[in-house]
Amino acid sequence: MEQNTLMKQRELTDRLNRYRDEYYNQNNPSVSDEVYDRLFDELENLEKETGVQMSNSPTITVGYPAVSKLEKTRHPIPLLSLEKEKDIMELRRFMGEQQTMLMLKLDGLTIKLTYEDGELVEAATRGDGDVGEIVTHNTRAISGIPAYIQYEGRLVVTGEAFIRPSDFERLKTSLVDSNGETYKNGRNLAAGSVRLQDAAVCLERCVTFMPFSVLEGYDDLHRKSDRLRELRTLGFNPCKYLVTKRVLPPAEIEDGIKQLQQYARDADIPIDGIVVTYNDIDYSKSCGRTGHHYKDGLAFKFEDELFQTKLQSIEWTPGRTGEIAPVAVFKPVEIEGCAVSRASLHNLSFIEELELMPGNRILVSKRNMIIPHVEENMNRGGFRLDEVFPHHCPCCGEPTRIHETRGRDENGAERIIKTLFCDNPACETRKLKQFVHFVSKKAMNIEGLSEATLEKLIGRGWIHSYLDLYHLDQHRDEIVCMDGFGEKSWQRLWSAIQQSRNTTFERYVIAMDIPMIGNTASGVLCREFHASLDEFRDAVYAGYDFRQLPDFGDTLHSNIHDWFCKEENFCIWEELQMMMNIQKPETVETQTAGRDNPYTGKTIVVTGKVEPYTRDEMNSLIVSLGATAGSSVTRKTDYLVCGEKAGSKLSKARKLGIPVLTPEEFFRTANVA
Ligand SMILES: NC(=O)c1ccc[n+]([C@@H]2O[C@H](COP(=O)([O-])OP(=O)(O)OC[C@H]3O[C@@H](n4cnc5c(N)ncnc54)[C@H](O)[C@@H]3O)[C@@H](O)[C@H]2O)c1
Ligand SMILES: [Zn+2]
Repeated sequence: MEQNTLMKQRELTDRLNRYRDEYYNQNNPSVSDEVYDRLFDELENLEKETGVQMSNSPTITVGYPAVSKLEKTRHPIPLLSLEKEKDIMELRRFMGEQQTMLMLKLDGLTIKLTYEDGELVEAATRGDGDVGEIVTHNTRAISGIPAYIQYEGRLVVTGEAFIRPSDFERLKTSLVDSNGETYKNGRNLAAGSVRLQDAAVCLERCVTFMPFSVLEGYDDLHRKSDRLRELRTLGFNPCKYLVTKRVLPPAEIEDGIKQLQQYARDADIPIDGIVVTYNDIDYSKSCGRTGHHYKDGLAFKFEDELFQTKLQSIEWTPGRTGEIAPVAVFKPVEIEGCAVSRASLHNLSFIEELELMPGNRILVSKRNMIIPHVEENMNRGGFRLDEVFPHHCPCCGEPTRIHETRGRDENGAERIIKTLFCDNPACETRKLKQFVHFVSKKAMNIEGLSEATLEKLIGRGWIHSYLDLYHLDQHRDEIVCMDGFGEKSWQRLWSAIQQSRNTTFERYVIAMDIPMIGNTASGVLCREFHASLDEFRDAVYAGYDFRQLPDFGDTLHSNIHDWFCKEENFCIWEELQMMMNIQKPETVETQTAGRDNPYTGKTIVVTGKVEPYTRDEMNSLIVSLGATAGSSVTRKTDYLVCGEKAGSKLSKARKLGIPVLTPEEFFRTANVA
């Protein structure tokens, strides 16, 4: 047990050190600060438990040794970090009877400026607290650093170099780091900018310096706030602070913190907390230090957005492509007033990277305040991917398969992504999801046909293929008697199904679910093949090279050909079309819509040849008049337009007494030249 804990502790130390290197040297962290801080706390607890501390532990060292080409300098007085606190009562306890300063905790890179007899002789970063990098060459590119001051002798000032939030918003879209990646936050950009070799480039980054402490100088002043105030007379713009005049109750401390937060927002200053520090310098010195921080101050970090909970299980559900999506099911946590208990785990690679197994303690966040996201696993170790995913489809029981594709992670780096698949085309859940897609808004748009209803209809054995949807009236009587259904619901459903028959090239192609063909691709195909499904199909069989179309690559090209190669796909493509009126794109509509015509709201059926129009074109013309294009003559038909070689539709219309128009009559009365 002890051995295990020690091993975990060593692993955690190494991991945190890797994160520190990414953060301090590469300015490109792979985890959020909240995750880092949680792991840091975890390590601190382990160290307490085992009584062991590694010499490179982040709990007893500061920053990280710098590996840049910049020249190094030693700090005679070490520049340390701050202890973190989130509990206001602890803050109250820390402040005690002492006079304290509440200051903005500026979120940037710490810089130390050394002046000798009024001249700036060195600017250095904090580095690992003992050795920093010399960045004097960049000081003229940073606003707020005087080169000459009215001060005799030695003055050493520490402060933060940062980028204002409004500047970061502007810069973040146009700038990339040395790996070609965009900056995640202003702190990383500020740190990257201050440590640049070239001051001209640094200048474009709008970095600002604000002092927060006088390290050497003003020996006659015994309060930190007095020394800081004096810096104003030298040309500095010191960090904003409040000084406590008496012992404050927690509520008033909170007020002070809120006031400072508001100030930072108004003044466009990036902060990641509030610093609380004793104002009396002698008392501060008497507090001592650890390897990590001085004990005269605390960093009050704002409530973080991570929630710790326990992963109970991973749910696996096949989607319509056969990909089986993993979902984390965890003990509910309350995030912004909602109980959250599920989060997508995306794919096998995501699970593998977090080494996730049921029973692990995990950290969950809500990214962009909406989507729950598993950020970290606090119980790594002993992970075996093989033991985590189902080897048989949880729905149909067929063997699953791991599929590997090249993709990009959230940092834009290329890597292999593993996903789990069920290849059984008859897999029930998969089939259900295909129907859900088919009836969805961007496909056939059958309003009100929910997943739950589809599930019932499939379960009763009434729909096997898309075509069956259009013959659902065969089961009308049974459907009306179904739980939660009735005559009205049936009427609504059936009319939505009928409505969906007036559709477009794009919708039809999307409904067919050719992998990766969505709105954009189907739009391109529509233009290329003049909104004609037949022209598109003929092109496929003539071996058309889809790679010549904008944004169509090898994958899309072969997806289309592979899809049409399958007999069952081709059958549905042809058969379903007979049920549809494919409307022409908007252009026809805008030409004719709005003109006076007697056909608005009527149902018109066309039969026979109407030169020079195809049936599709006639139907879209009818739709553009505000009428419905019917496919067969019924009592509801208002007009039959009868071209050459008319067949049974004409005789049926005569029998029902429906007005029959010649194409010429129709065009004239519809005001179409
Ligand atoms: N995401 C990651 O991978 C990763 C890795 C390492 C560190 N970090 C982040 O960095 C933090 C550790 O960095 P740190 O050691 O610089 O600590 P810190 O940034 O949390 O706080 C200490 C520093 O704050 C600065 N500071 C700003 N305003 C100040 C003020 N008014 N008075 C005094 N000091 C002020 C000082 O430079 C001080 O050294 C972690 O808590 C974590 O949030 C993140
Ligand atoms: Zn299956």
